[in-house]
Amino acid sequence: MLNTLIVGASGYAGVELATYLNRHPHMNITALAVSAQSPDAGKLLSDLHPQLKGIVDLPLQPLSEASEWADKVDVVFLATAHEVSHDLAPEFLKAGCVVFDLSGAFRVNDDAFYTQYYGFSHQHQDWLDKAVYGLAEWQHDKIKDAQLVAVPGCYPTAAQLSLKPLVEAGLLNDAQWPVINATSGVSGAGRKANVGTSFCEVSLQPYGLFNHRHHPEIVAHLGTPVIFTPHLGSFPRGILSTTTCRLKAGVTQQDVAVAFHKAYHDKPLVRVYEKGVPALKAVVGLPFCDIGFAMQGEHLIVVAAEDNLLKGASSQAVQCLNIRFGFPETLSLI
Ligand SMILES: NC(=O)C1=CN([C@@H]2O[C@H](COP(=O)(O)OP(=O)(O)OC[C@H]3O[C@@H](n4cnc5c(N)ncnc54)[C@H](OP(=O)(O)O)[C@@H]3O)[C@@H](O)[C@H]2O)C=CC1
Ligand SMILES: CC(=O)N[C@@H](CCC(=O)OP(=O)(O)O)C(=O)O
Repeated sequence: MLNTLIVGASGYAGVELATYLNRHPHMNITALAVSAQSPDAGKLLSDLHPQLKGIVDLPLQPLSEASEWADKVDVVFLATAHEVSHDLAPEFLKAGCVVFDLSGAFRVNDDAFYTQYYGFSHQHQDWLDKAVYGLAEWQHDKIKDAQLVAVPGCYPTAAQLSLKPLVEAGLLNDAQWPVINATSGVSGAGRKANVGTSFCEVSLQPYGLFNHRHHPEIVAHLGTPVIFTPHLGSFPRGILSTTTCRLKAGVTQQDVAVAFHKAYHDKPLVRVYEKGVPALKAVVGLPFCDIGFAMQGEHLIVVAAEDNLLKGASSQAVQCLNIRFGFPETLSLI
């Protein structure tokens, strides 16, 4: 058994981690942690998330120092904000733990990226150098040897799963940048209440036009420029990503189908539709990313649907755990 600590366990991503890890045959949840000053310290996870009553009734423990737990666990999941993960990850890594970080703190190896998009100057270049990006279907061999896995953001997961097969197959006409429009449910903003995500204020709208931090994350790992516009939708969970791109002259529907088949035929958590495109109802609450596409002449539309908290966060983290430790990739997930 691997002893594991979930930091940020009371949050939306954290509770999903606890749910999946609780039923993982090789994982023992040693503790659930929240901040030292958390108003929820001492409560049971199931007090905050009653769907877990009788399933995960562990207490939420205040975390002052990583050293409180670092020598008691083998694996740490950080379901915490970027600046928190930035500070905590190196402490657990120093103690030899394997760390899966769900924040953006170690996803892109470029200090200017953090200064510009995250508001802090990265202090751990050594770990930025060693971090492995956890896009599970595309990073399998690197994840197997990682001590620090930087789990991708929810939008970048859907965007890259949509476009990487086409980039790898050389099918895109780079005279037209792919345009990604994605809409996320409100849980993408986290459990902390704020006016912008309160019930009466939420309305379908774009945000982060030309300046969202996921844009450079997508470009850095996709290796090609894109235009990315996120949207906030009036629903709790899910991301629907619609990407429009231009194909090279002569590319056929079969070429596109072959590219997606080659990429995902042996990847059980990405489901490529032979016809039609996905809707959120097919994936919310499930660890899949569903992909469909339509073509007209040299123009292609790729639609991807995922649960932002699952394939966009916690189930992808567990997928990376399974790969890292040689377990079946879907263990505890389906
Ligand atoms: N929501 C989503 O769709 C996705 C989120 N992510 C990323 O995953 C991470 C978690 O997101 P999400 O679950 O939405 O966030 P939430 O705000 O819902 O949860 C954050 C958690 O971190 C805890 N926390 C806050 N400060 C500290 C601290 N100093 N030490 C330890 N724990 C702390 C909070 O508890 P408390 O404040 O009581 O201490 C809470 O448990 C973030 O980095 C987010 O960007 C990634 C992909 C998708
Ligand atoms: C609706 C909403 O607010 N979504 C979040 C993305 C959540 C996510 O993917 O988190 P990280 O990349 O931070 O890990 C946002 O746009 O910032």
